[in-house]
Amino acid sequence: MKFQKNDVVIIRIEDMSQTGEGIGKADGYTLFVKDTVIGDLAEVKIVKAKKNYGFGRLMRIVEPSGKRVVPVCPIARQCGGCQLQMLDYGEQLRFKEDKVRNDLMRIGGFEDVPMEPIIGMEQPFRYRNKAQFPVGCDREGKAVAGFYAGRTHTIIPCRDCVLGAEANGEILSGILGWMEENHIPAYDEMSGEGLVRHVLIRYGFTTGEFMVCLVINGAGLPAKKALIDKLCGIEGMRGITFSSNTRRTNVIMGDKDQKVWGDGYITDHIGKVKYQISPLSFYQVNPVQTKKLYETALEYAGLTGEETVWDLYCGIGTISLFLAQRAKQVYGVEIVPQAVEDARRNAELNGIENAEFYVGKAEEILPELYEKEKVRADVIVVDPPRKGCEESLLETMVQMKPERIVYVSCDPATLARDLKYLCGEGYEMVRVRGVDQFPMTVHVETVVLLSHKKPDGHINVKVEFGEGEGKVPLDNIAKRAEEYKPKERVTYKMIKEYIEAKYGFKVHTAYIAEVKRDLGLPMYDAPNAVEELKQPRKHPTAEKVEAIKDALKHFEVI
Ligand SMILES: C[S@@+](CC[C@H](N)C(=O)[O-])C[C@H]1O[C@@H](n2cnc3c(N)ncnc32)[C@H](O)[C@@H]1O
Repeated sequence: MKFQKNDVVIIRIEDMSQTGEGIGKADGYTLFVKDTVIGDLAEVKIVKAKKNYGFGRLMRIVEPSGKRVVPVCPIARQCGGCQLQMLDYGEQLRFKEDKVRNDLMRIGGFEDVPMEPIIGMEQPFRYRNKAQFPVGCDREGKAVAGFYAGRTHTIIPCRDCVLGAEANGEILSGILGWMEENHIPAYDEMSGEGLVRHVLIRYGFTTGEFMVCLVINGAGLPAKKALIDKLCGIEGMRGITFSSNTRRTNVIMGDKDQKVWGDGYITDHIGKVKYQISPLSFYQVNPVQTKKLYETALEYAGLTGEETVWDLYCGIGTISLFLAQRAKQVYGVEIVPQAVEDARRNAELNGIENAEFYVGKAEEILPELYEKEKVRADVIVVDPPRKGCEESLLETMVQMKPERIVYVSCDPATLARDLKYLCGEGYEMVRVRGVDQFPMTVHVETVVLLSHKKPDGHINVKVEFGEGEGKVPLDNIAKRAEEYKPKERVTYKMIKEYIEAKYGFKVHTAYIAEVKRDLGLPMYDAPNAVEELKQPRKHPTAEKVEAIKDALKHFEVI
């Protein structure tokens, strides 16, 4: 190894990693350096030296890149939230477009990516309608709220993030004042003691409404009246709730929220549609860009008013209701019951009668409905969380053969993985467009249109069957047909049915996936890598493992 920890080198940054670190070389040795951008000449101290590459800390910019700008936020470097604030916004958009294209080529195996220009923002600050501030204590024991320093749980006090609403500062000051005056302790992650863990603020851009939810390490909230007095006078304040979370975990919110004052929701509009949003429901964080994202999805869906559309992972029904304006019937599926309640209420609020919602896992609901009721779709829209779609869901989507699939994704890597599967099963990638939902960060939203492949055309061939010259013998045809018969695709459903019939018990999809992975079989997803798992997933018993292996042998997978 040429370099060691604490060595100081001067390097030119030549590239950027997907997570936003600058990449440069010192005498052929690759270094990743946070807070640098392509073109910088930087003095760097090596903080971690591996055999073939290392990580450096930026000590000084020797010569700034033409792509570098001065960050608007004074704590941009310490805070882990904005990885790209020192990169010119036009360059940020180029970085994101490249990220999508690279993942589709590298992970998805696509040679040509039909990319359309990314949709950026005119004003890329103050765009967030949701803020989550961790609460803790400073060295003097005083309660502070702010952001975690990059990759740590150390709170950097900050009441005004330049990505969020300006009034967030006033709300936080009110809450910290209420804590001090009423001797309410902040939560301490190390000891697991103290009460206030997080403050969640939601803002409706089109209505000016605010809602606050305190996440607490306890069952009840003390000094409620004093809290209401502090906050209810703030312009636009519509409601205060609290959510109890006594688990020692990184999951922020508890399972439900309880009303302290006002409404349990705020209202916002996207285009012509009005939405009521409660604290625990998913709602896109950038409403200006969300409108553009949904318009792109709507355009890609190519609706004429005659289509049956499924919107999987529908949240509070935002995309569903947008699509319902141009479809015959829309069905939404969402795992969070409260979000589905919001979706149903939102449909009613807008007088939309052609949208219906199901609560549950998309990968369970759709296969079940397809199997039992033979539900159909002209268009399927999916907008999954970062981990993408489960294989069992993609399988059902392929079986349903919709004309078009619109895939909305917040993670280009899992998007590429899922598209690889769908395009291997009769779909073709027709349009791809990035939408910058998260300026100043490395994240990007992507919309993709897949179309069901049709034969390019047909030719007429005259054939005479039978014996004799120029005729095709019939038994030859049967033989050839047998040879060319495509091998049946072995689905999770087939494996489950085989096991239930032979062994009399059911096996979970995740168990089959686990056994497949253990056997080194090709896996394009990891059903047990669920980000939001509240409890560790159990493993299959030895008996179930054997049954799954038996089924895989039966279907000649192994
Ligand atoms: C990226 S959000 C999209 C929400 C909505 N389409 C929107 O634009 O607001 C993903 C949603 O999927 C839900 N979800 C997560 N896992 C799910 C699953 N297995 N089945 C159904 N919904 C799920 C989450 O609760 C969340 O509402």
